[in-house]
Amino acid sequence: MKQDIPEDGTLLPLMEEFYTIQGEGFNTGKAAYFIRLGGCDVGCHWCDVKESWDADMHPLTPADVIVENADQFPGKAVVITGGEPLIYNLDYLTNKLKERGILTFIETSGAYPLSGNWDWICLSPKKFKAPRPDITPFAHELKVIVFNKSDFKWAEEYAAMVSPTCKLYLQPEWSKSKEITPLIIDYVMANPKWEISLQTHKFLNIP
Ligand SMILES: C[S@@+](CC[C@H](N)C(=O)[O-])C[C@H]1O[C@@H](n2cnc3c(N)ncnc32)[C@H](O)[C@@H]1O
Ligand SMILES: Nc1nc2[nH]cc(C(=O)O)c2c(=O)[nH]1
Ligand code: SF4
Ligand SMILES: [Mg+2]
Repeated sequence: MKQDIPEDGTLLPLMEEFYTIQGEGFNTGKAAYFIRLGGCDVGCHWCDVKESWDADMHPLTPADVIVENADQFPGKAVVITGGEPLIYNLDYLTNKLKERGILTFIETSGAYPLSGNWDWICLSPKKFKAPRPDITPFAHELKVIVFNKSDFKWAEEYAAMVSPTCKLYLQPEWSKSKEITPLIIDYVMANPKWEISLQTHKFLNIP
């Protein structure tokens, strides 16, 4: 049966929550509490959390409980990810986190309307369901996953749409990284506005 999810963001389908180290992008190396919300229809064939896609598989959880859980840890930063977290209205959750002085970071494909109060927005655009153009000026970080050579062109299209201060990352798709990482290395050396991002948590064997 389909869960009735209230539109005010007070109940959210929570797949998992864990305290770890941000493995990717600009905030790599920083302790953070990860909140993984279920539900995504973007359909990346290489997605590394396909178990997140069906929102009905994940229990509706009060946002207040999630905030309380996040506040138990010394690293006062959360990464809200998924699934696609922007399917939900994240105003309530992020305002409650910020009331407690917790920094709010999001990992999003940008395919749904931007909601929430964010300290850091990582936009990772997908060809399978492109971002809404209105999110691009708000991205602090653009992180493009490179699965094949055509993704460099896709990355440049988005680099032209984000703000001039937005950090630019190319991240190898995990299953192809042996083949793709050398191409990213060459690309970054030739186009140094880009940096390479690796999924360091997978090398560290941490969540
Ligand atoms: C699982 S997604 C969830 C958040 C959101 N749906 C998104 O795609 O940005 C979290 C991050 O992992 C990246 N990612 C997912 N699968 C990957 C893979 N196989 N290799 C490298 N990065 C991957 C995504 O691009 C995104 O930046
Ligand atoms: N350590 C760690 N860092 C991450 N950065 C983005 C992740 C995600 O799945 O959104 C992720 C994740 O799953 N684990
Ligand atoms: S948008 Fe994110 S969660 Fe959804 S399929 Fe793609 S990588 Fe996975
Ligand atoms: Mg991940």
